[in-house]
Amino acid sequence: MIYTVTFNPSVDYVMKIEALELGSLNRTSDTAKYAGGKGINVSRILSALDVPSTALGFAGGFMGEFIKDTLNTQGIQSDFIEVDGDTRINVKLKTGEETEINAAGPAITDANISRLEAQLIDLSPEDHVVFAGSVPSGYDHLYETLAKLLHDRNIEFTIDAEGAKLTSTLQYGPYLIKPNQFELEGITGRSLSTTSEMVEAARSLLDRGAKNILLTLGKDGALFISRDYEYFVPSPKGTLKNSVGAGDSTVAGFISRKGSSIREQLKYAIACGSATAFSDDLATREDIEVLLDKIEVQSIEEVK
Ligand SMILES: Nc1ncnc2c1ncn2[C@@H]1O[C@H](COP(=O)(O)OP(=O)(O)OP(=O)(O)O)[C@@H](O)[C@H]1O
Ligand SMILES: O=P(O)(O)OC[C@@]1(O)O[C@H](CO)[C@@H](O)[C@@H]1O
Repeated sequence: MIYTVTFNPSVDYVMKIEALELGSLNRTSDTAKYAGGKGINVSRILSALDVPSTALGFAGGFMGEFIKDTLNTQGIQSDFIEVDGDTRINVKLKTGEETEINAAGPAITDANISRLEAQLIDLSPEDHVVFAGSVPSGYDHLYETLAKLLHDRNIEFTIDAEGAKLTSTLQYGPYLIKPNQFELEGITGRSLSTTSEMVEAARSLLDRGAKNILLTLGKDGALFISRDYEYFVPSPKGTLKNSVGAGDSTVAGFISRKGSSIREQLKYAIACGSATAFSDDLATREDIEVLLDKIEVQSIEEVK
């Protein structure tokens, strides 16, 4: 079973406004609300691909209930730990360009964390855990602690997080990490403009312990780096409607075909990411299937 862990879920409130004027009263032309947060998005795309998963994490208040109910309605299993505060609302403004306002989210406690640890301790080496997104204030070390817990039990995990939250887990050999270019620049402290600079920077994370690196490059596609393979996958062309969750969809696509060839995993990764980019919400199975045949995995250098 795949488990996704969203430490800080959100209700994503999408507001379309034709011409936003700061300092004035603005009225929306359309609104929508979604159960959000990076791990939850991964679970939603896995579900679209008929791959079961269980969404874990912390949820509280009426927003937490909304998330649990929505996932339940969509047939996605969840087992969230109840926290005292209200799960956050993240505002996604669509005004021609996209502006995101992400709230801090409710506090969590040591007791909440012990309950999550107890859930993870029960997993077995056949399971896979995806940790994704921000962590409530004061608990940045959670990524490292939980990565060690899984590593000690031979359970593979994927990390989609920024900065030290990501780098602190490298020593425990994450199966997959998915930085974007900006995040990789932050981690390596280098500005990366050419493919070879990006490949070299990604390889330095292999040396630190990551097993597979998917460096996503938005409309330009993604680079994949492992000990055995290096690939470039261009994104298919289409009209960008929504970049929220595109990265999460890429992670879901890759994990959904774990056990197949890397080329197959990459086709699904990019098809899912781009299908979400071309949709108002996360992609549906049909959106993804339309793109699958259009994805061409190109070798940078095939080591084996
Ligand atoms: N404009 C676009 N056209 C086609 N595909 C896109 C576009 N933007 C994103 N994608 C797809 O989504 C994938 C992930 O995008 P990106 O690199 O922006 O991830 P990210 O920075 O993690 O995104 P986010 O945080 O917004 O979810 C890309 O590899 C690509 O497949
Ligand atoms: O604040 P975080 O945890 O970094 O990101 C949260 C978030 O922006 O990520 C998802 C898209 O990737 C959204 O569903 C959600 O609102």
